[in-house]
This record gives sequence, C-alpha cells and structure tokens, in this order.
Amino acid sequence: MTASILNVENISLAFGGVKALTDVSFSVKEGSVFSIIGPNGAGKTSMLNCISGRYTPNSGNIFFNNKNVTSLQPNDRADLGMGRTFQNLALFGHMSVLDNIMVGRHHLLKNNWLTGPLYWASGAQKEELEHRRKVEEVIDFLEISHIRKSIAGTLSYGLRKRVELARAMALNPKLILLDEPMAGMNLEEKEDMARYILDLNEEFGITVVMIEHDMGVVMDISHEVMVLDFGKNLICAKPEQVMADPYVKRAYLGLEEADSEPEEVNTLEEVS
Ligand SMILES: Nc1ncnc2c1ncn2[C@@H]1O[C@H](COP(=O)(O)OP(=O)(O)OP(=O)(O)O)[C@@H](O)[C@H]1O
Repeated sequence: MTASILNVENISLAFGGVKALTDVSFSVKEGSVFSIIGPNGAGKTSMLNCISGRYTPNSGNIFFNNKNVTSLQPNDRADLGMGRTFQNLALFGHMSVLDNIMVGRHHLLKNNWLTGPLYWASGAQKEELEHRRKVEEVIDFLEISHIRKSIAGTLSYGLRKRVELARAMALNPKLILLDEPMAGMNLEEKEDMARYILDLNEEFGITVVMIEHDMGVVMDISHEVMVLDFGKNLICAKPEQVMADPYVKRAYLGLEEADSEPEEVNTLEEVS
C-alpha cells in the first residue's frame, strides 16, 4: 500500500464570522495527483494556504511526511520539500525568466554573504554549479530554453504560468501545490500544462495537490479528487466515483439525474 505524504486532520479555519473550512480531513498518497474542486468560496485556496503555511488553522493538524507542520512557517515547509504556485501570478515581472527561477532555489543556498567572498575555499563555486545544473534541468523539462533571457513581464500568460511552475520545481519539491494552474489559458496551453503536470508527477515522482476548475483536466489527470462545498469535505474519491456522485453531477458537471429531470422541465413549460 502506498504511504501518505500529506495528512490533513480536522482542519477548521474562520475569518471573523466566515467559516472558510470546517473539520476538513483527507490524505494524499505519495506520488499521486490529488485535485481539490468546488464552487467559488468553497475554501479551496484557504485549504492550500493552510497546507503551505500561509494561513494557520484555528484547529486541526497537518502532517507532511509524518511530521506535524501545522505551526511551521512557509519557508520551513519549503525546506521540507513543499513547493507552490499561486492563483494570481507571483513572478518578478521586471526580472528575466532565469533569474525568476533562480529565486526558487535561493533558500537552498548554504553559502551566504559571509562565506561567499571565499568563493573557491568555501564550496560556493561547487554549490553554484549544482544550483545552475538543477535550474537548467527544469528549463529543459518545461521547454522554456528559448525564453530564458526574456523579461518575465513581457511573456504571454500561459508562458508566465509555466515559468512559475519552473520556479516551484527548482526547489526540488516532494510535493507541489498548484493553485489553478490552467486558469486563463487557451486549449493548447491547457493541454501543454496538463502534460507537464503529468510528466513531473511520473518522471520526477513529485506528488501534486492541485486546485483546478477545468473538470475535463481534473478528471483526466487526477488519481483522487476532493470536493469542497461550503468549507466541508463533501466527497474524496477516485475521479470516476466523484463523477458518479449525484450532487457532483448536478452542481459541477451540469448533468441532471434522469429521473428528476422531466418534472423540472414540465414545471418550466407550465410556467411559460
Ligand atoms: N484573507 C481572507 N480574509 C477574509 N475572508 C477570507 C480570506 N480568504 C478567504 N476568505 C473567505 O473564506 C471563504 C473561502 O474562500 P477561498 O478563497 O478559500 O475559496 P475558494 O474555494 O478558493 O474560492 P475561488 O474558487 O473563488 O478561489 C470565502 O467566503 C472567502 O470570502
């Protein structure tokens, strides 16, 4: 049986009187693609922020590789192997693609302003080479070599999203949190992004936790899907089981149950 890399236990989070999350529990298997879906305001981003450490839940615990990380800062979680992207792009628009990706590895540097001047003796040179090698590996993998010197802010939205993914990957994460990786993309860009997510999962063994609104993509590439509804875990199962759930069919897939449909149609006809 595959071990869980992430265990979320009874997480609740409120903003004043607004309950964003209520007693949410789930676990994510190591090496899987796990998607979180649900309508606007269901608590998806809040959940991702609790996992990454941006928000501290009011109650409950989060275990990453069996370590309780609930009260750790985002940087400490990144050190343990959690990478993330954001719903709204968070790149440095005035910096080159290469520099943006290098920023992703900044926290892995052991040498600093004190040891840096002893470039050869301190191992800073070896460290920098290793740093570059990893960045080049990610650039090749995501096929962004041709834009490495471009200023991030001048790129198309789809490419900027890919650079953001590159920056998260450069961190060498075991788990990557993706907040709407395909939002605002055209069909071709979405297909590319879906392929990169699948490849990073299969080739690098990175576990993916993703929020995504595109149901086609979610059902295609996820091993498990959790539906959040008004801050609660409605169902967490394999994509085919989630798609077969009557509530999900109605609310998210636009499909009606065959036996309830005729009545509603008749009612509308009578009214008109
Ligand atoms: N920083 C915040 N301050 C106050 N309320 C917040 C904050 N973040 C989220 N909320 C509220 O918590 C609830 C859940 O929001 P959240 O953004 O997590 O939902 P979501 O499912 O990600 O929505 P969307 O699909 O629109 O991004 C909403 O009622 C939202 O208004």
